[in-house]
Amino acid sequence: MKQFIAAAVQVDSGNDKKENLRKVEQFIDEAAGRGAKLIGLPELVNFIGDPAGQFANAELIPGPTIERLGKKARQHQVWLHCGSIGEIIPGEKKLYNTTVLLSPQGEIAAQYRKMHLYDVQVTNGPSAMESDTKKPGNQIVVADTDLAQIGLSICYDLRFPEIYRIMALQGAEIFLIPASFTLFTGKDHWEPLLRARAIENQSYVIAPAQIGVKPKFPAYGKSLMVDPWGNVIAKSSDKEGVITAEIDLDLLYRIRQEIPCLKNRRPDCYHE
Ligand SMILES: O=C(O)CCC(=O)C(=O)O
Repeated sequence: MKQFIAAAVQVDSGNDKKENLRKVEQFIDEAAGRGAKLIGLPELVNFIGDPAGQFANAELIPGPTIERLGKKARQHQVWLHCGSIGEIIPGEKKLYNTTVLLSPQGEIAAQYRKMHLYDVQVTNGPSAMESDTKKPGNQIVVADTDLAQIGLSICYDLRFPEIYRIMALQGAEIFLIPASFTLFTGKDHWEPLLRARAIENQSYVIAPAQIGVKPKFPAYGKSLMVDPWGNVIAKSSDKEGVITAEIDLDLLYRIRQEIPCLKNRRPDCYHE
């Protein structure tokens, strides 16, 4: 489809999984009611809490959260991108931070495990060691859907332009970037990074975000949708809710034709 409506859901997920899913389902209903054919949810959508809670609430994929969201995808006949959830693998000591794309039939169309884990120490800002509880994924994923080619990534991945360029070269037209981005870094980096990934790859960016105070840091929110020219086409307020905007693949291919930077690359000169 060349033009369609997409939506990003912004929520304040906490340590009550039932309540998190209840809210998210309500926002999926709202987004579908506004005509969205592709709906994105934020990172760690079904649970955010301490490490013991992360393990207790982690799930197999497919598992209860994905099955429940699959019913919503089917009910509304939409592509539903489930943000991310903690994925448990029997016998493994650490979890994956995994995102799942569900088809309008409610089936798993693609899944991606966060590749870059948030291990940072920022002066006067966040200190995080995601690798204490998580293992990194190692697979780049572009999902082929009847709406568009969709490249998957999660939060801190946003700082690594390499994977977005590779996804664009593999055909990605939209990047889905669910996040729980910290307020301290987000206020200066979130929007410029999202716009940069859109401009340099001439792709749409849909970035559904967590809002609210999390165990380790406040989340920045400001869920964003950016077009391939780098214009912000939808932006959340500081509250939970839904934003929508039109995705126009004709615009994308016009921009790629007029400024053919994906074709004008010089990989023969790029050596580290
Ligand atoms: O890159 C950042 O500054 C924030 C990333 C983050 O919060 C995360 O990956 O969980």
